[in-house]
Parts: sequence; C-alpha cells; structure tokens
Amino acid sequence: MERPGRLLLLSELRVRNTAYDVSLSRSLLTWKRRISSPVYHPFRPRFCVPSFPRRPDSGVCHSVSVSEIISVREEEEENSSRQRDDGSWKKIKEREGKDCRQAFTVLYVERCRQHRWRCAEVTFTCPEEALYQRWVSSIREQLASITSRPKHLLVYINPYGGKRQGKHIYEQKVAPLFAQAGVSTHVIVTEYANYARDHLRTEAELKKFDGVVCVGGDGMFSEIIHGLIWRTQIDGSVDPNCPDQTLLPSSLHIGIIPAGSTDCICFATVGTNDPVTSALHIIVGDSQPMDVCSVHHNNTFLRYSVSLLGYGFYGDVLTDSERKRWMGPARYDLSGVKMFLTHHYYEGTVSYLPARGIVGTPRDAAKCRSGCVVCQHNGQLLSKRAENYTMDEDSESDGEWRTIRGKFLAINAASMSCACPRSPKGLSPAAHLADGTTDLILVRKCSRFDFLRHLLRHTSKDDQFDLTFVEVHRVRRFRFTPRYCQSDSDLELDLRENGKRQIFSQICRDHPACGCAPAYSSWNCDGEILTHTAIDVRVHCQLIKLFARGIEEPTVFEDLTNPCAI
Ligand SMILES: Nc1ncnc2c1ncn2[C@@H]1O[C@H](COP(=O)(O)OP(=O)(O)OP(=O)(O)O)[C@@H](O)[C@H]1O
Ligand SMILES: CCCCCCCCCCCCC/C=C/[C@@H](O)[C@H](CO)NC(C)=O
Ligand SMILES: [Ca+2]
Repeated sequence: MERPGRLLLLSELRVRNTAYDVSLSRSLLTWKRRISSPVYHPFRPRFCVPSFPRRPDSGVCHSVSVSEIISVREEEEENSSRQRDDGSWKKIKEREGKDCRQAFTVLYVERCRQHRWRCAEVTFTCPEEALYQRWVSSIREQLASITSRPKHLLVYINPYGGKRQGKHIYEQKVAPLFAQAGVSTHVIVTEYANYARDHLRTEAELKKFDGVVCVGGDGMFSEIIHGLIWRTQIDGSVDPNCPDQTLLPSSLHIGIIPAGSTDCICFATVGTNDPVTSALHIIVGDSQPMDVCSVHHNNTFLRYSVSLLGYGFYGDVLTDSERKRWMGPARYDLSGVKMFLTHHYYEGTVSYLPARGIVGTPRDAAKCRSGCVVCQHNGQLLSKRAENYTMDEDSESDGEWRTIRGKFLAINAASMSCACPRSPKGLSPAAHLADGTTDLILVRKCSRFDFLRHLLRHTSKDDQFDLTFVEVHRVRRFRFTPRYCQSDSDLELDLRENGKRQIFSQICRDHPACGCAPAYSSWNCDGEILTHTAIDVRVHCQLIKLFARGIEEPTVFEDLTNPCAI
C-alpha cells in the first residue's frame, strides 16, 4: 500500500449516516470510521493537515489509490427535487440561484477473487456545500493530472468471435463504464474478417485516439496488431518485409475486451477473462509492454505473433478446428482429442539463436508478474544493445546459431506463458511478456502415453518440460525447415546421420489419399494458419503496449481488508 504523502484534504464526512475521517492526498483517498470521542462535533471540517493518517488500529479503514479512482459523481440531495407538470424533475433546494448539493459518490476499482476487478462506489455526504465543492473539485483535479489515462478510444467489435456475444458484452458491460469515466469512443462493428486490420492500415485517423480497443478473441487482437504495426512501419518508412529491420513501436495502447474462444492474451496479461476487469484496466490507463515475433518466409513477411507459434500438434488442432467453427469454443476440445489420437509426427530442422546475457530461464519457478523485474532488466539490456548496434548481431555470421534435426510431435514457440482457462499456467509457465525472447519447446516423437503425460502436465503442477523427449530453449530468433524443403546438402547430412534415407514422407505429401502420415503440418500463429511451413522468426522486444499491468500477486493486505476478495 502506498504512503499517502502530503494531505490535500481531511474532513469529517458521512458514509451511510456514519461519521468518517476522510482524507485525500495525491496518491490516496482514505476513509476511516470515527471512534466515539468525548466531545463529538459532527461534520467539523479540517483542511490540509500535513500528517500521515492514524493507523487503522480501530474502526474500519478503507484506502483507494487515486490512480484507481474511476470518477466522481455528484449526487442529487434527497427530497431536493419536485416533479414538474411535464413529468421531468426540477431541483427545488437552491441557494442564491445555485444548486445546493452535499453528497458525492466516488467510483473506484475493487479487487475480487482471481484477479477480477469490480467498479465499487462509496457516497460521502458533506455538512455544507462549500466543503462538498472542494472535495469534488479536488478529486477531479487529481484525476485530470493522470496523463496516462485514455480520453478517446477507437473500438472494434467482432460480432462473430467466441460465443458471438461481442456486441452484447460491449454494450452491456463496457460502454456504461467508459461513459462513467468520461472516455469517448468511436465504435466500429466489423463486417468481415480483416476489416479492422485493413481499416487500421489505411483509413483510421489514429491521431484522434489514445488507444485502440478490440472486442473479441486472440484472432481479433491479431488483426489489431497487424493493422497497427504495419501502419507504424509504413508511416516511419520501415520495410516490414525485411526480417532484419528493427521495427518501430506504435504510440497507441491496445485494450482487449475478451469475447473470443481462448482469449489467452487477455488471460496472460490480466489474469482473468472478464470484460469488466479489462474495461477498468483500460480506464485507469494501465500499461504493459509486449514482445512481438515477426514471421518471414524467404524475406517475405507472413505474420506477427505474440502468443503461440505451434507446428505439429497445435497446428493440426487449429486446422481441424477451423472446419468446426460453428461449434464455438468447444471445437478446440474435440479437435484436440482427435489430433492426440492421430499422433502425427513431422520431420524437419530447427535452428535457433539462444538468448544470451539475459536474466531468466524457461525452467524458473518465478513467473512474469505485474512490474516484472526480468522484463525491465532485459528490456533495458536489449534497447542498449540496439543503440550500439553496428552489424546484424542476429545474422548467420554470429556463430551462435544451434541446429537440431529430428522428428517432432510438436514445435512450439511461446512468447508469453500462453496461460488460458484450459491451461492456467500455460504452455511455458515461466515465459515473459516483455523480455525480448520466446521459449522454443521441442516435443520429439514419443509414445501416445508419453505425449499424454506431457499434455496433461499443462493442467497440473508437474513440470511439462521434465521429460526426456521434451526440450526447451529461450531464444531471440529461430528458423524451421520441414524435411521435404531441405536442401540437397541437408538431406545428405540426414542420410549420413540416419544411415538410411527415408523418402516415404515426401511421397505421401503428394498422395494424401494413401493414408500414410502427412509429411508436413501447418503453423498455428496466434490462432491463424500460416501459408508456409519454412519460417524465420525474430522477437521484437516490447514492440507494443497493452492497457494492462500483468498478473498481480495478491497482497495479504487486500485479502484481509477487501470483503469481496474473501
Ligand atoms: N465481422 C466478421 N465476420 C467474420 N469474421 C470476422 C469478423 N470480424 C473478425 N473476424 C475474424 O474472426 C476470427 C475469430 O475471431 P476472434 O478471435 O474474435 O474469436 P475466436 O476465434 O472465437 O477466439 P480466439 O481467437 O480467442 O480463439 C478472427 O480471425 C477475425 O479475423
Ligand atoms: C488430450 C488432453 C489435452 C489437454 C491439453 C491441455 C493443453 C491446453 C493448452 C492450450 C494452450 C493454448 C495456447 C493458445 C493459443 C492461442 O494463440 C490460439 C488462438 O486463440 N488458441 C489455440 C487453441 O490455438
Ligand atoms: Ca517474451
């Protein structure tokens, strides 16, 4: 809990007819129930007392960080209105032609179970109007001084994501909160896939907005980052097709209102998939930087990825599930079981550039949490390296590239934990949101039983990497070439290493009807299927910023004082 600093106001106000000592500093609003004193002066105002408030040793004490106040609402005095003939209400309690109001309501963030936030409110009644005016304007002044809060937002709604509830969720749960917080919005309901991406690329008047909000799932978020990142590069004369180019970060923050099937980006950055919680993070102007991977094929840009790039199992699950989109989120479960039973493996070569000099490993017990020091440290390190950059340090000549050839059930690159309700710890539990690396997970050919053990460990406390057929590397860049695309020299190498050249998988690629295992899978890139299998992936550290703060560790203080959290 923050120390309050110098008090701006300290008064005796009433909350539900009980006297409270209420104080406001630049950082905290505090209200503490008064304990009965020998001489009681109701509503005695005191101003600017330069002291730290007494410890909450007796009476109930509530504190709210000013940064988590949503707004202040002026209340009408009870019985102060009378109905006009036309049915509308007119205030009758007037003093010298001015409205006489004495109660105001503060709307603020309250933490509930499992990282959920709610908009709570408390109404204070003042003994006199001058004091009321002073309180309302002081709180508003403090809120106005927070420059990180968005005032104008561009909102895209996918009406067909998840359970097709995007529009309803936005109208019922989010729009009223934005209105209460005084955030203006320009809302666009998308008409077809890639509508939002293309609008952002070419048409949107981005200068008018402080941020972009997407209402939908991971696929919709992907559209938004594609539009924004592309637009930023074109405006800044950076060629997005060149994999070695350092990309320019967008100045706009992105907010996610979860209304999709997996919503793993929202879950991994907020800790829950709850539209109200996300709306509140947007309103208070939270900021969470995030890494973005660029995916290229032969020096041609394919896509960006922020969560999972998965070849083999997750690529096949996605390909199969796209045919079952009508089933909604359940399609992933059905395709997951089907692809598990199919048990296809794929041959190819993975080369990667290990992340060196950075803090953290994929097997760490510590997780990426709000204010993560690993992300801060590595972010600073990588930006310093970028400043001193004279040649392409990620290039082949670096000599640090490592190569692995083999048969894989899955090749996954997790740039963040990829936690979601299906797997609350995620594909790579210790991966970081903004450390400039991705965790490359290689699951080699093994028995169905062993693969099931690996998969089930995504849902339990056991370590999914602690298996002989699984390896994980924290990398800055990697490449994959499926076996059928390998050059003659690579195939020669395979022949020498394996003794016998197996060409059947190559043949079966051209004869899918033969019933043999297919030679190649597809890449699942944040829920979209890539058109190429041979790819070159590079992590761009902290390229985008979200209206989020990472998953918060629950504090003992919150658990004890917040009745909603117990
Ligand atoms: N108006 C639209 N009509 C059809 N498709 C759309 C429309 N707007 C967006 N899309 C596309 O719908 C796809 C799925 O959207 P979204 O990510 O919101 O939901 P989801 O796939 O159910 O959830 P998740 O990605 O979290 O699994 C995206 O690829 C997006 O490009
Ligand atoms: C046979 C039992 C299987 C249990 C396995 C549980 C493992 C679940 C792990 C889910 C990870 C999801 C990672 C998220 C990827 C998203 O980018 C993408 C788009 O929303 N979602 C999917 C499902 O591809
Ligand atoms: Ca990362």
